[in-house]
Amino acid sequence: MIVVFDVGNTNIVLGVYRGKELIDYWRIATDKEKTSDEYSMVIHQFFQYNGLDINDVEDIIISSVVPNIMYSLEHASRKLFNKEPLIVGPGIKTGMNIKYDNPKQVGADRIVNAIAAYEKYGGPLIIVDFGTATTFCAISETGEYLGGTISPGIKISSDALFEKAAKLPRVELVKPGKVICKNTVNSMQAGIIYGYVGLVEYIVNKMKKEIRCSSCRVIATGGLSTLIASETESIDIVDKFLSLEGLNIIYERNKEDRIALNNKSRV
Ligand SMILES: Nc1ncnc2c1ncn2[C@@H]1O[C@H](COP(=O)(O)OP(=O)(O)O)[C@@H](O)[C@H]1O
Ligand SMILES: CC(C)(COP(=O)(O)O)[C@@H](O)C(=O)NCCC(=O)O
Ligand SMILES: [K+]
Repeated sequence: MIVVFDVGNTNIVLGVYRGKELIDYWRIATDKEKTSDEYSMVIHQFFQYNGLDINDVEDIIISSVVPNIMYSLEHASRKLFNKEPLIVGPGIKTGMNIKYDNPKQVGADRIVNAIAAYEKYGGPLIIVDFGTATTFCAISETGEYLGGTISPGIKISSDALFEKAAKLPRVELVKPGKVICKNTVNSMQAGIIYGYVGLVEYIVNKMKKEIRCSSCRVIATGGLSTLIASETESIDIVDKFLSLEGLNIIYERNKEDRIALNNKSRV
């Protein structure tokens, strides 16, 4: 069994793989205040609750865009599984050529998504991740990571309206069905959701022109992907498990090195 962790700014998604099969997954709030003991306890509970044995875990891989949570999480993982986790970052084999000015700057989550999407759907393609931020990434026909865009996420945009405008409430992210709205809540919902649909369509079209591929596939992922995908033809596929699959693929690509390293340290 392999345990994969996708650490985002809002949630940590934790998956358990046996070979290529995702056996179980859980979502925990990303909490910088949590100690390694608290993380250990939560993870241990998930295992117990689902009848999984901690001792069956062969290895752990983590991708994170939240550096200051890593101390607690790595420590938790060492204590719980008695193993040093593999961290997605410089020095590990991803098999993807990163065409960013500074490849180390790209969020690990974007690379992990790109690897899974390219493996599953082939290139060229565009990935839209509706997380805390919304990222768009373009992948070439030969599987190069070409770059993309970062926009404020849907939830944080909506929260900013509530926090910065005295008369605006916090609203639930549901579609009001029209844009000529007769009350504050619906007006905000329409502005956020339909405004966001416009953002997605514009960036997808512009990206397709830049990669000169009008028919390339657009894959959406992340917590809020279905909300937008159901409202636009710019998104072809919603794939919720892209990041977990990407982590499992990266693990496979580094497995032999890991086993060799572990054997060496045992001698
Ligand atoms: N299963 C879900 N259903 C609806 N909303 C979700 C779900 N999971 C996450 N969200 C919401 O989507 C947003 C982004 O979450 P997520 O994709 O987990 O972000 P990140 O990867 O940045 O941690 C958050 O506002 C979260 O509350
Ligand atoms: C853009 C992000 C904040 C998205 O994170 P998320 O919404 O998944 O929490 C993350 O990928 C990140 O911190 N990236 C580093 C900058 C870059 O990708 O260029
Ligand atoms: K993410």
